[in-house]
Amino acid sequence: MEQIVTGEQMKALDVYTIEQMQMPSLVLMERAGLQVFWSMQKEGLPLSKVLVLCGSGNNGADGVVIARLLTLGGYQTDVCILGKPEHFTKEMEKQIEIGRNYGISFVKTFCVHEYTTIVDALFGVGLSREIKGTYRETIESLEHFQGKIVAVDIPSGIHAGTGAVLGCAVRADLTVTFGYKKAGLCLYPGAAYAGKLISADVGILMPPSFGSGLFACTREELKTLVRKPDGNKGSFGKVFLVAGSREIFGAAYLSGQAVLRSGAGMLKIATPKENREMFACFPEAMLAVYDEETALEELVRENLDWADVIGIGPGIGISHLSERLLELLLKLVKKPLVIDADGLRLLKGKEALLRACKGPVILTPHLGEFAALTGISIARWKENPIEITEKTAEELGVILVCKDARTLISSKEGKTCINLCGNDGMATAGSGDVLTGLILGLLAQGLLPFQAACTGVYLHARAGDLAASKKGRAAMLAGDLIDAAGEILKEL
Ligand SMILES: NC(=O)C1=CN([C@@H]2O[C@H](COP(=O)(O)OP(=O)(O)OC[C@H]3O[C@@H](n4cnc5c(N)ncnc54)[C@H](OP(=O)(O)O)[C@@H]3O)[C@@H](O)[C@H]2O)[C@@H](O)CC1
Ligand SMILES: Nc1ncnc2c1ncn2[C@@H]1O[C@H](COP(=O)(O)OP(=O)(O)O)[C@@H](O)[C@H]1O
Ligand SMILES: [K+]
Repeated sequence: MEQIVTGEQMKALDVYTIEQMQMPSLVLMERAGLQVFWSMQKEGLPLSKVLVLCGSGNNGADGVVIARLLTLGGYQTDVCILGKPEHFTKEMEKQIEIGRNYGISFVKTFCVHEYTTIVDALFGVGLSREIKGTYRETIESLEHFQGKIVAVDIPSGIHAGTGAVLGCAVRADLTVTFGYKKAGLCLYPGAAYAGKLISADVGILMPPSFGSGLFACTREELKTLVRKPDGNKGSFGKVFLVAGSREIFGAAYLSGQAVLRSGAGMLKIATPKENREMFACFPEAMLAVYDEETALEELVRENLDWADVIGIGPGIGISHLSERLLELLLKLVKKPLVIDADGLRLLKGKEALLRACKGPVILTPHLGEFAALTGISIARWKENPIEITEKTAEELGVILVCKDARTLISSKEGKTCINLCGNDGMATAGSGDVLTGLILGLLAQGLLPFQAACTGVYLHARAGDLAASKKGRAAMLAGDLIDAAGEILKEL
Protein backbone atom coordinates (compact mmCIF):
# COMPACT_ATOMS: atom_id res chain seq x y z
CA MET A 1 0.00 0.00 0.00
CA GLU A 2 1.14 3.54 -0.71
CA GLN A 3 1.13 6.06 2.15
CA ILE A 4 -1.25 9.02 1.72
CA VAL A 5 -1.24 12.07 4.02
CA THR A 6 -3.44 15.02 4.93
CA GLY A 7 -2.11 18.59 4.88
CA GLU A 8 -1.62 18.62 8.66
CA GLN A 9 0.28 15.35 8.53
CA MET A 10 2.51 16.66 5.76
CA LYS A 11 3.29 19.76 7.78
CA ALA A 12 4.15 17.57 10.78
CA LEU A 13 6.51 15.54 8.58
CA ASP A 14 8.16 18.76 7.31
CA VAL A 15 8.69 19.87 10.90
CA TYR A 16 10.04 16.46 11.91
CA THR A 17 12.50 16.39 9.00
CA ILE A 18 13.68 19.96 9.67
CA GLU A 19 13.76 19.94 13.48
CA GLN A 20 14.54 16.34 14.40
CA MET A 21 16.62 15.34 11.40
CA GLN A 22 18.22 18.78 11.20
CA MET A 23 17.66 18.97 7.46
CA PRO A 24 17.60 22.70 6.51
CA SER A 25 14.25 23.72 5.04
CA LEU A 26 16.05 25.58 2.22
CA VAL A 27 17.60 22.27 1.13
CA LEU A 28 14.18 20.59 1.03
CA MET A 29 12.90 23.56 -0.94
CA GLU A 30 15.75 23.44 -3.45
CA ARG A 31 15.00 19.74 -4.04
CA ALA A 32 11.29 20.54 -4.38
CA GLY A 33 12.03 23.26 -6.93
CA LEU A 34 14.35 20.98 -8.89
CA GLN A 35 11.74 18.24 -9.03
CA VAL A 36 9.17 20.64 -10.51
CA PHE A 37 11.73 22.08 -12.96
CA TRP A 38 12.78 18.60 -14.15
CA SER A 39 9.17 17.44 -14.45
CA MET A 40 8.29 20.48 -16.57
CA GLN A 41 11.11 19.61 -18.96
CA LYS A 42 10.42 15.86 -18.94
CA GLU A 43 6.71 16.31 -19.60
CA GLY A 44 7.54 18.52 -22.59
CA LEU A 45 5.67 21.64 -21.42
CA PRO A 46 5.93 24.70 -23.69
CA LEU A 47 8.55 26.75 -21.86
CA SER A 48 9.16 29.64 -24.25
CA LYS A 49 7.67 32.11 -21.74
CA VAL A 50 6.79 31.11 -18.18
CA LEU A 51 4.94 32.98 -15.44
CA VAL A 52 5.35 31.86 -11.83
CA LEU A 53 2.56 32.99 -9.49
CA CYS A 54 3.60 33.02 -5.85
CA GLY A 55 1.79 33.33 -2.51
CA SER A 56 3.47 34.49 0.67
CA GLY A 57 4.11 31.08 2.26
CA ASN A 58 6.57 28.32 1.49
CA ASN A 59 4.60 27.22 -1.56
CA GLY A 60 5.38 30.68 -2.94
CA ALA A 61 9.01 30.23 -1.91
CA ASP A 62 9.10 27.00 -3.95
CA GLY A 63 7.81 29.09 -6.83
CA VAL A 64 10.71 31.56 -6.54
CA VAL A 65 13.17 28.62 -6.59
CA ILE A 66 11.49 27.26 -9.74
CA ALA A 67 11.69 30.70 -11.39
CA ARG A 68 15.42 30.86 -10.62
CA LEU A 69 16.02 27.38 -12.05
CA LEU A 70 14.04 28.22 -15.18
CA THR A 71 15.91 31.50 -15.64
CA LEU A 72 19.27 29.76 -15.19
CA GLY A 73 18.09 27.12 -17.68
CA GLY A 74 17.65 29.86 -20.28
CA TYR A 75 13.85 29.98 -20.21
CA GLN A 76 12.27 33.45 -20.24
CA THR A 77 10.50 33.62 -16.88
CA ASP A 78 8.59 36.22 -14.86
CA VAL A 79 7.60 35.93 -11.20
CA CYS A 80 4.60 37.68 -9.73
CA ILE A 81 4.23 37.61 -5.95
CA LEU A 82 0.62 38.11 -4.88
CA GLY A 83 1.25 37.73 -1.15
CA LYS A 84 1.92 40.74 1.06
CA PRO A 85 5.54 41.18 2.33
CA GLU A 86 4.34 41.30 5.96
CA HIS A 87 3.06 37.70 5.54
CA PHE A 88 6.25 36.29 3.95
CA THR A 89 7.81 33.29 5.68
CA LYS A 90 11.53 33.58 6.39
CA GLU A 91 12.18 31.07 3.60
CA MET A 92 10.20 33.27 1.20
CA GLU A 93 12.24 36.33 2.17
CA LYS A 94 15.44 34.34 1.62
CA GLN A 95 14.35 32.97 -1.76
CA ILE A 96 13.41 36.46 -2.98
CA GLU A 97 16.83 37.72 -1.91
CA ILE A 98 18.58 34.83 -3.72
CA GLY A 99 16.33 35.32 -6.76
CA ARG A 100 17.24 39.03 -6.94
CA ASN A 101 20.94 38.16 -6.75
CA TYR A 102 20.46 35.74 -9.64
CA GLY A 103 18.68 38.46 -11.61
CA ILE A 104 15.29 36.84 -12.02
CA SER A 105 12.47 39.02 -13.35
CA PHE A 106 9.86 40.10 -10.78
CA VAL A 107 6.71 41.67 -12.25
CA LYS A 108 3.83 43.43 -10.49
CA THR A 109 1.22 42.99 -13.23
CA PHE A 110 0.89 40.54 -16.10
CA CYS A 111 -1.29 39.46 -19.00
CA VAL A 112 -1.69 35.68 -18.83
CA HIS A 113 -2.02 35.34 -22.60
CA GLU A 114 1.62 36.33 -23.11
CA TYR A 115 2.78 33.12 -21.44
CA THR A 116 3.00 29.52 -22.64
CA THR A 117 3.14 27.93 -19.17
CA ILE A 118 2.06 29.15 -15.76
CA VAL A 119 3.42 27.77 -12.49
CA ASP A 120 0.90 27.87 -9.65
CA ALA A 121 2.78 28.43 -6.38
CA LEU A 122 0.06 30.41 -4.61
CA PHE A 123 -1.00 27.98 -1.87
CA GLY A 124 0.16 24.53 -0.89
CA VAL A 125 -0.75 22.51 2.19
CA GLY A 126 -1.03 25.76 4.17
CA LEU A 127 -4.33 26.79 2.53
CA SER A 128 -6.56 27.37 5.52
CA ARG A 129 -9.69 29.21 4.38
CA GLU A 130 -11.79 30.21 1.40
CA ILE A 131 -9.94 32.15 -1.29
CA LYS A 132 -11.10 35.73 -1.83
CA GLY A 133 -9.97 39.08 -3.26
CA THR A 134 -6.97 39.38 -5.59
CA TYR A 135 -6.08 35.71 -5.21
CA ARG A 136 -9.54 34.72 -6.36
CA GLU A 137 -9.52 37.15 -9.30
CA THR A 138 -6.12 35.82 -10.38
CA ILE A 139 -7.19 32.16 -10.16
CA GLU A 140 -10.39 32.92 -12.07
CA SER A 141 -8.40 34.75 -14.77
CA LEU A 142 -6.56 31.45 -15.45
CA GLU A 143 -9.79 29.73 -16.54
CA HIS A 144 -9.40 30.86 -20.16
CA PHE A 145 -5.62 30.46 -20.29
CA GLN A 146 -4.65 28.51 -23.42
CA GLY A 147 -1.23 27.25 -22.27
CA LYS A 148 -0.27 24.66 -19.66
CA ILE A 149 -0.51 25.01 -15.89
CA VAL A 150 1.78 23.28 -13.40
CA ALA A 151 0.70 23.13 -9.76
CA VAL A 152 3.38 23.12 -7.09
CA ASP A 153 2.53 20.45 -4.46
CA ILE A 154 -1.26 20.85 -4.90
CA PRO A 155 -3.46 23.07 -7.10
CA SER A 156 -4.13 26.27 -5.15
CA GLY A 157 -7.65 26.24 -3.77
CA ILE A 158 -7.82 22.49 -3.14
CA HIS A 159 -7.99 21.42 0.51
CA ALA A 160 -5.17 18.94 1.06
CA GLY A 161 -7.19 16.77 3.44
CA THR A 162 -10.58 16.54 1.73
CA GLY A 163 -10.11 17.52 -1.92
CA ALA A 164 -12.75 20.26 -1.51
CA VAL A 165 -12.53 23.48 -3.52
CA LEU A 166 -12.18 26.41 -1.09
CA GLY A 167 -13.97 29.08 -3.10
CA CYS A 168 -12.09 28.57 -6.37
CA ALA A 169 -9.13 26.48 -7.52
CA VAL A 170 -6.48 26.27 -10.21
CA ARG A 171 -7.12 23.62 -12.86
CA ALA A 172 -3.67 22.16 -13.50
CA ASP A 173 -2.38 20.02 -16.33
CA LEU A 174 0.40 18.69 -14.12
CA THR A 175 0.83 18.57 -10.34
CA VAL A 176 4.18 17.75 -8.77
CA THR A 177 3.55 16.82 -5.16
CA PHE A 178 6.28 16.52 -2.54
CA GLY A 179 6.98 13.59 -0.25
CA TYR A 180 3.63 11.81 -0.20
CA LYS A 181 0.41 12.12 -2.17
CA LYS A 182 -2.02 14.37 -0.33
CA ALA A 183 -5.52 12.98 0.31
CA GLY A 184 -6.99 16.04 -1.44
CA LEU A 185 -5.22 15.00 -4.66
CA CYS A 186 -6.74 11.51 -4.44
CA LEU A 187 -10.35 12.50 -3.73
CA TYR A 188 -12.74 14.34 -6.03
CA PRO A 189 -13.08 17.19 -6.87
CA GLY A 190 -9.37 17.75 -6.04
CA ALA A 191 -8.29 14.79 -8.17
CA ALA A 192 -9.91 16.37 -11.24
CA TYR A 193 -8.03 19.66 -10.68
CA ALA A 194 -4.63 18.01 -10.37
CA GLY A 195 -4.22 16.80 -13.96
CA LYS A 196 -1.32 14.37 -14.25
CA LEU A 197 0.02 13.69 -10.76
CA ILE A 198 3.72 13.11 -10.08
CA SER A 199 5.00 12.30 -6.56
CA ALA A 200 8.52 13.58 -6.02
CA ASP A 201 10.96 12.67 -3.28
CA VAL A 202 12.44 15.77 -1.69
CA GLY A 203 13.95 14.13 1.38
CA ILE A 204 11.02 14.22 3.81
CA LEU A 205 11.42 11.49 6.43
CA MET A 206 8.59 9.65 8.13
CA PRO A 207 9.24 8.59 11.73
CA PRO A 208 8.42 4.94 12.54
CA SER A 209 5.85 6.09 15.10
CA PHE A 210 3.94 8.18 12.53
CA GLY A 211 0.24 7.65 13.14
CA SER A 212 -1.31 7.90 9.68
CA GLY A 213 -3.50 5.00 8.69
CA LEU A 214 -4.25 6.39 5.24
CA PHE A 215 -3.14 4.47 2.17
CA ALA A 216 -3.82 3.92 -1.52
CA CYS A 217 -4.39 0.44 -2.94
CA THR A 218 -1.54 -0.76 -5.17
CA ARG A 219 -0.74 -3.73 -7.38
CA GLU A 220 1.30 -5.21 -4.50
CA GLU A 221 -1.94 -6.24 -2.76
CA LEU A 222 -2.81 -8.68 -5.54
CA LYS A 223 0.45 -10.51 -4.95
CA THR A 224 -0.85 -11.80 -1.61
CA LEU A 225 -3.12 -14.05 -3.63
CA VAL A 226 -1.12 -17.20 -4.31
CA ARG A 227 -2.41 -20.38 -5.93
CA LYS A 228 -1.19 -23.59 -4.34
CA PRO A 229 -0.25 -26.28 -6.87
CA ASP A 230 -1.46 -29.00 -4.49
CA GLY A 231 -4.66 -27.14 -3.60
CA ASN A 232 -8.16 -28.52 -4.13
CA LYS A 233 -11.55 -26.88 -4.48
CA GLY A 234 -12.02 -27.10 -0.72
CA SER A 235 -8.75 -25.39 0.06
CA PHE A 236 -9.50 -22.50 -2.33
CA GLY A 237 -12.55 -21.76 -0.23
CA LYS A 238 -16.31 -22.25 -0.13
CA VAL A 239 -18.66 -19.30 -0.57
CA PHE A 240 -22.31 -19.27 0.51
CA LEU A 241 -24.12 -16.42 -1.22
CA VAL A 242 -27.70 -15.37 -0.50
CA ALA A 243 -28.69 -13.59 -3.72
CA GLY A 244 -31.43 -13.08 -6.27
CA SER A 245 -35.19 -12.83 -5.98
CA ARG A 246 -38.17 -13.64 -8.15
CA GLU A 247 -37.72 -10.40 -10.11
CA ILE A 248 -33.94 -10.17 -10.13
CA PHE A 249 -31.75 -13.03 -11.29
CA GLY A 250 -28.85 -11.10 -12.87
CA ALA A 251 -27.36 -9.76 -9.63
CA ALA A 252 -26.95 -13.29 -8.24
CA TYR A 253 -25.45 -14.48 -11.52
CA LEU A 254 -22.92 -11.62 -11.72
CA SER A 255 -21.82 -11.92 -8.09
CA GLY A 256 -21.57 -15.69 -8.36
CA GLN A 257 -19.53 -15.55 -11.56
CA ALA A 258 -17.16 -13.06 -9.94
CA VAL A 259 -16.71 -15.36 -6.91
CA LEU A 260 -15.53 -18.22 -9.09
CA ARG A 261 -13.51 -16.08 -11.54
CA SER A 262 -11.49 -14.69 -8.65
CA GLY A 263 -10.32 -18.19 -7.86
CA ALA A 264 -12.60 -19.46 -5.07
CA GLY A 265 -13.13 -23.24 -5.05
CA MET A 266 -16.87 -23.68 -4.52
CA LEU A 267 -20.00 -21.57 -4.56
CA LYS A 268 -23.50 -22.25 -3.27
CA ILE A 269 -26.22 -19.70 -3.96
CA ALA A 270 -29.35 -19.49 -1.82
CA THR A 271 -32.15 -18.10 -3.96
CA PRO A 272 -35.96 -18.35 -4.27
CA LYS A 273 -37.30 -21.56 -5.81
CA GLU A 274 -38.61 -19.69 -8.90
CA ASN A 275 -34.99 -19.02 -9.94
CA ARG A 276 -34.07 -22.69 -10.28
CA GLU A 277 -34.55 -22.78 -14.06
CA MET A 278 -32.62 -19.58 -14.59
CA PHE A 279 -29.57 -21.11 -12.96
CA ALA A 280 -29.41 -23.75 -15.70
CA CYS A 281 -27.03 -21.31 -17.42
CA PHE A 282 -24.69 -21.35 -14.41
CA PRO A 283 -23.83 -25.01 -13.86
CA GLU A 284 -20.73 -24.24 -11.76
CA ALA A 285 -22.88 -22.91 -8.89
CA MET A 286 -24.66 -25.17 -6.42
CA LEU A 287 -28.11 -24.06 -5.35
CA ALA A 288 -30.04 -23.95 -2.10
CA VAL A 289 -33.55 -22.87 -3.06
CA TYR A 290 -36.14 -21.63 -0.59
CA ASP A 291 -39.76 -20.53 -0.43
CA GLU A 292 -42.36 -19.69 2.21
CA GLU A 293 -42.39 -23.32 3.37
CA THR A 294 -38.63 -23.61 3.90
CA ALA A 295 -37.19 -23.93 7.40
CA LEU A 296 -34.86 -20.95 6.94
CA GLU A 297 -32.95 -21.39 10.19
CA GLU A 298 -32.05 -24.94 9.25
CA LEU A 299 -30.97 -23.85 5.78
CA VAL A 300 -28.76 -21.10 7.21
CA ARG A 301 -27.20 -23.25 9.96
CA GLU A 302 -26.39 -26.06 7.51
CA ASN A 303 -24.69 -23.72 5.07
CA LEU A 304 -22.82 -21.75 7.71
CA ASP A 305 -21.21 -25.04 8.75
CA TRP A 306 -20.27 -25.78 5.14
CA ALA A 307 -19.02 -22.34 4.00
CA ASP A 308 -15.83 -20.43 4.72
CA VAL A 309 -17.33 -17.03 3.89
CA ILE A 310 -20.84 -15.70 3.44
CA GLY A 311 -22.40 -12.97 1.32
CA ILE A 312 -25.91 -11.56 1.28
CA GLY A 313 -27.64 -8.90 -0.71
CA PRO A 314 -27.28 -8.82 -4.50
CA GLY A 315 -30.81 -8.77 -5.88
CA ILE A 316 -32.46 -10.32 -2.80
CA GLY A 317 -35.23 -7.70 -2.84
CA ILE A 318 -37.10 -6.42 0.17
CA SER A 319 -39.30 -9.20 1.54
CA HIS A 320 -39.94 -10.80 4.90
CA LEU A 321 -37.96 -13.85 3.72
CA SER A 322 -34.88 -11.82 2.75
CA GLU A 323 -35.13 -9.87 6.00
CA ARG A 324 -35.33 -13.10 8.03
CA LEU A 325 -32.31 -14.50 6.19
CA LEU A 326 -30.27 -11.40 7.01
CA GLU A 327 -31.27 -11.55 10.69
CA LEU A 328 -30.36 -15.23 10.89
CA LEU A 329 -26.96 -14.61 9.33
CA LEU A 330 -26.22 -11.70 11.67
CA LYS A 331 -27.18 -13.85 14.69
CA LEU A 332 -25.48 -17.09 13.71
CA VAL A 333 -22.42 -16.25 11.62
CA LYS A 334 -18.92 -16.58 13.04
CA LYS A 335 -17.14 -16.31 9.68
CA PRO A 336 -16.59 -13.30 7.39
CA LEU A 337 -19.87 -11.84 6.13
CA VAL A 338 -20.25 -9.40 3.20
CA ILE A 339 -23.48 -7.39 3.06
CA ASP A 340 -24.38 -5.52 -0.14
CA ALA A 341 -27.28 -3.92 -2.03
CA ASP A 342 -30.74 -4.93 -0.68
CA GLY A 343 -28.97 -6.48 2.31
CA LEU A 344 -27.87 -2.97 3.26
CA ARG A 345 -31.37 -1.58 2.86
CA LEU A 346 -32.66 -4.33 5.17
CA LEU A 347 -29.94 -3.54 7.70
CA LYS A 348 -31.53 -0.24 8.68
CA GLY A 349 -32.73 -0.56 12.29
CA LYS A 350 -30.64 -3.69 12.90
CA GLU A 351 -27.48 -1.85 13.96
CA ALA A 352 -27.47 -3.53 17.40
CA LEU A 353 -27.63 -6.95 15.76
CA LEU A 354 -24.82 -5.87 13.44
CA ARG A 355 -22.59 -4.72 16.28
CA ALA A 356 -23.24 -7.99 18.15
CA CYS A 357 -22.38 -10.12 15.10
CA LYS A 358 -19.56 -12.57 15.87
CA GLY A 359 -18.03 -12.67 12.40
CA PRO A 360 -16.10 -9.84 10.75
CA VAL A 361 -18.58 -7.90 8.60
CA ILE A 362 -17.86 -6.00 5.37
CA LEU A 363 -20.50 -3.53 4.16
CA THR A 364 -20.28 -2.34 0.54
CA PRO A 365 -22.74 0.57 0.12
CA HIS A 366 -22.74 3.00 -2.77
CA LEU A 367 -23.36 6.51 -1.50
CA GLY A 368 -27.15 6.25 -1.82
CA GLU A 369 -27.15 3.09 0.27
CA PHE A 370 -24.73 4.70 2.72
CA ALA A 371 -27.03 7.71 3.14
CA ALA A 372 -30.10 5.49 3.64
CA LEU A 373 -28.30 3.36 6.24
CA THR A 374 -26.67 6.12 8.26
CA GLY A 375 -28.85 9.19 7.68
CA ILE A 376 -25.70 11.06 6.57
CA SER A 377 -26.46 12.79 3.26
CA ILE A 378 -24.28 12.25 0.20
CA ALA A 379 -23.41 15.98 0.20
CA ARG A 380 -22.19 15.77 3.80
CA TRP A 381 -20.15 12.66 3.08
CA LYS A 382 -18.49 14.43 0.16
CA GLU A 383 -17.45 17.35 2.38
CA ASN A 384 -15.28 15.10 4.54
CA PRO A 385 -15.30 11.57 3.14
CA ILE A 386 -12.35 10.09 5.00
CA GLU A 387 -13.40 11.24 8.45
CA ILE A 388 -17.04 10.19 7.96
CA THR A 389 -16.17 6.77 6.53
CA GLU A 390 -13.75 6.08 9.38
CA LYS A 391 -16.20 7.22 12.04
CA THR A 392 -19.06 5.16 10.60
CA ALA A 393 -16.89 2.03 10.34
CA GLU A 394 -15.93 2.46 13.97
CA GLU A 395 -19.49 3.11 15.14
CA LEU A 396 -20.94 0.13 13.29
CA GLY A 397 -17.96 -2.10 14.11
CA VAL A 398 -17.47 -3.11 10.48
CA ILE A 399 -15.18 -2.80 7.49
CA LEU A 400 -16.91 -0.16 5.41
CA VAL A 401 -16.49 0.10 1.65
CA CYS A 402 -18.01 3.42 0.50
CA LYS A 403 -18.26 3.02 -3.27
CA ASP A 404 -17.76 6.08 -5.39
CA ALA A 405 -15.49 7.32 -8.16
CA ARG A 406 -12.80 7.14 -5.47
CA THR A 407 -13.92 4.31 -3.21
CA LEU A 408 -12.85 4.46 0.45
CA ILE A 409 -12.37 1.37 2.60
CA SER A 410 -12.14 1.89 6.37
CA SER A 411 -11.57 -0.63 9.13
CA LYS A 412 -13.09 -0.13 12.56
CA GLU A 413 -9.52 0.31 13.86
CA GLY A 414 -9.15 3.51 11.80
CA LYS A 415 -7.14 2.29 8.82
CA THR A 416 -8.35 3.68 5.49
CA CYS A 417 -7.52 2.83 1.92
CA ILE A 418 -8.35 5.04 -1.09
CA ASN A 419 -8.74 3.42 -4.49
CA LEU A 420 -7.14 5.46 -7.26
CA CYS A 421 -8.01 3.25 -10.27
CA GLY A 422 -11.19 2.67 -12.23
CA ASN A 423 -13.32 4.88 -14.46
CA ASP A 424 -16.86 6.10 -15.08
CA GLY A 425 -17.56 3.12 -17.35
CA MET A 426 -17.96 1.18 -14.10
CA ALA A 427 -21.09 3.18 -13.32
CA THR A 428 -23.19 0.50 -15.00
CA ALA A 429 -25.86 -1.82 -13.64
CA GLY A 430 -24.43 -4.86 -11.89
CA SER A 431 -20.96 -3.42 -11.38
CA GLY A 432 -21.39 -3.44 -7.60
CA ASP A 433 -22.60 -7.06 -7.68
CA VAL A 434 -19.31 -8.00 -9.35
CA LEU A 435 -17.35 -6.26 -6.59
CA THR A 436 -19.22 -8.22 -3.92
CA GLY A 437 -18.35 -11.46 -5.68
CA LEU A 438 -14.68 -10.53 -6.00
CA ILE A 439 -14.37 -9.64 -2.30
CA LEU A 440 -16.07 -12.93 -1.34
CA GLY A 441 -13.76 -14.88 -3.63
CA LEU A 442 -10.66 -13.28 -2.11
CA LEU A 443 -11.92 -13.89 1.42
CA ALA A 444 -12.54 -17.53 0.52
CA GLN A 445 -8.92 -17.83 -0.58
CA GLY A 446 -7.73 -16.75 2.84
CA LEU A 447 -7.18 -13.00 2.59
CA LEU A 448 -7.92 -11.21 5.86
CA PRO A 449 -11.14 -9.19 5.75
CA PHE A 450 -9.68 -5.67 5.42
CA GLN A 451 -7.09 -6.92 2.94
CA ALA A 452 -9.78 -8.74 0.94
CA ALA A 453 -11.94 -5.59 0.81
CA CYS A 454 -9.04 -3.37 -0.37
CA THR A 455 -7.71 -5.94 -2.82
CA GLY A 456 -11.22 -6.63 -4.14
CA VAL A 457 -11.85 -2.93 -4.76
CA TYR A 458 -8.47 -2.58 -6.47
CA LEU A 459 -8.96 -5.68 -8.64
CA HIS A 460 -12.47 -4.51 -9.60
CA ALA A 461 -11.16 -1.06 -10.60
CA ARG A 462 -8.22 -2.46 -12.57
CA ALA A 463 -10.69 -4.75 -14.32
CA GLY A 464 -12.76 -1.63 -15.05
CA ASP A 465 -9.78 0.05 -16.69
CA LEU A 466 -9.00 -3.05 -18.74
CA ALA A 467 -12.65 -3.44 -19.81
CA ALA A 468 -12.75 0.26 -20.77
CA SER A 469 -9.63 -0.12 -22.90
CA LYS A 470 -11.25 -3.00 -24.79
CA LYS A 471 -14.91 -1.98 -25.04
CA GLY A 472 -14.94 1.74 -24.28
CA ARG A 473 -16.30 3.40 -21.16
CA ALA A 474 -19.81 3.82 -22.56
CA ALA A 475 -20.24 0.32 -23.92
CA MET A 476 -18.65 -1.82 -21.23
CA LEU A 477 -20.97 -4.03 -19.17
CA ALA A 478 -20.70 -5.45 -15.66
CA GLY A 479 -20.09 -8.87 -17.21
CA ASP A 480 -16.97 -7.47 -18.94
CA LEU A 481 -15.55 -6.65 -15.51
CA ILE A 482 -15.68 -10.34 -14.56
CA ASP A 483 -13.68 -11.44 -17.61
CA ALA A 484 -11.27 -8.54 -17.16
CA ALA A 485 -10.72 -9.40 -13.47
CA GLY A 486 -9.71 -12.88 -14.62
CA GLU A 487 -7.21 -11.37 -17.06
CA ILE A 488 -5.71 -9.12 -14.40
CA LEU A 489 -5.22 -12.12 -12.12
CA LYS A 490 -3.66 -14.05 -15.00
CA GLU A 491 -1.01 -11.32 -15.40
CA LEU A 492 0.25 -11.85 -11.84
N1 LIG B 1 8.45 23.34 5.27
C1 LIG B 1 9.33 23.20 4.28
O1 LIG B 1 10.48 23.43 4.46
C2 LIG B 1 8.90 22.79 2.95
C3 LIG B 1 7.67 23.19 2.42
N2 LIG B 1 7.39 23.04 1.14
C4 LIG B 1 6.33 23.81 0.52
O2 LIG B 1 5.67 24.61 1.46
C5 LIG B 1 4.26 24.49 1.33
C6 LIG B 1 3.59 24.78 2.62
O3 LIG B 1 3.99 26.06 2.98
P1 LIG B 1 3.25 26.90 4.10
O4 LIG B 1 3.00 26.03 5.27
O5 LIG B 1 4.05 28.11 4.30
O6 LIG B 1 1.85 27.20 3.46
P2 LIG B 1 1.40 27.77 2.02
O7 LIG B 1 0.66 26.65 1.37
O8 LIG B 1 2.51 28.37 1.30
O9 LIG B 1 0.30 28.88 2.41
C7 LIG B 1 0.36 29.55 3.63
C8 LIG B 1 0.17 31.04 3.43
O10 LIG B 1 -1.03 31.28 2.76
C9 LIG B 1 -1.91 32.05 3.59
N3 LIG B 1 -3.27 31.60 3.34
C10 LIG B 1 -3.83 30.41 3.58
N4 LIG B 1 -5.07 30.34 3.09
C11 LIG B 1 -5.30 31.54 2.49
C12 LIG B 1 -6.40 32.09 1.80
N5 LIG B 1 -7.51 31.39 1.57
N6 LIG B 1 -6.30 33.34 1.33
C13 LIG B 1 -5.18 34.07 1.54
N7 LIG B 1 -4.10 33.59 2.20
C14 LIG B 1 -4.17 32.35 2.67
C15 LIG B 1 -1.42 31.81 4.96
O11 LIG B 1 -1.82 32.89 5.75
P3 LIG B 1 -2.27 32.66 7.28
O12 LIG B 1 -3.27 31.52 7.27
O13 LIG B 1 -1.03 32.29 7.99
O14 LIG B 1 -2.87 33.95 7.64
C16 LIG B 1 0.08 31.74 4.74
O15 LIG B 1 0.61 33.03 4.58
C17 LIG B 1 4.08 23.10 0.81
O16 LIG B 1 2.85 22.93 0.17
C18 LIG B 1 5.27 22.99 -0.14
O17 LIG B 1 4.94 23.60 -1.38
C19 LIG B 1 8.36 22.37 0.26
O18 LIG B 1 9.22 23.37 -0.18
C20 LIG B 1 9.16 21.34 0.99
C21 LIG B 1 9.85 21.95 2.16
N1 LIG C 1 -16.95 7.41 -12.05
C1 LIG C 1 -16.50 6.27 -11.51
N2 LIG C 1 -15.18 6.02 -11.47
C2 LIG C 1 -14.72 4.87 -10.93
N3 LIG C 1 -15.52 3.89 -10.40
C3 LIG C 1 -16.83 4.10 -10.40
C4 LIG C 1 -17.40 5.28 -10.96
N4 LIG C 1 -18.75 5.19 -10.81
C5 LIG C 1 -19.01 4.01 -10.21
N5 LIG C 1 -17.85 3.34 -9.96
C6 LIG C 1 -17.73 2.02 -9.30
O1 LIG C 1 -18.69 1.13 -9.87
C7 LIG C 1 -19.33 0.36 -8.86
C8 LIG C 1 -20.83 0.63 -8.89
O2 LIG C 1 -21.45 -0.08 -7.87
P1 LIG C 1 -23.00 0.00 -7.56
O3 LIG C 1 -23.43 1.43 -7.57
O4 LIG C 1 -23.27 -0.80 -6.33
O5 LIG C 1 -23.62 -0.70 -8.84
P2 LIG C 1 -24.86 -1.72 -8.96
O6 LIG C 1 -25.77 -1.42 -7.83
O7 LIG C 1 -25.46 -1.40 -10.28
O8 LIG C 1 -24.26 -3.07 -8.93
C9 LIG C 1 -18.65 0.74 -7.55
O9 LIG C 1 -17.62 -0.17 -7.26
C10 LIG C 1 -18.09 2.14 -7.83
O10 LIG C 1 -16.96 2.43 -7.05
K1 LIG D 1 0.07 25.34 -5.46
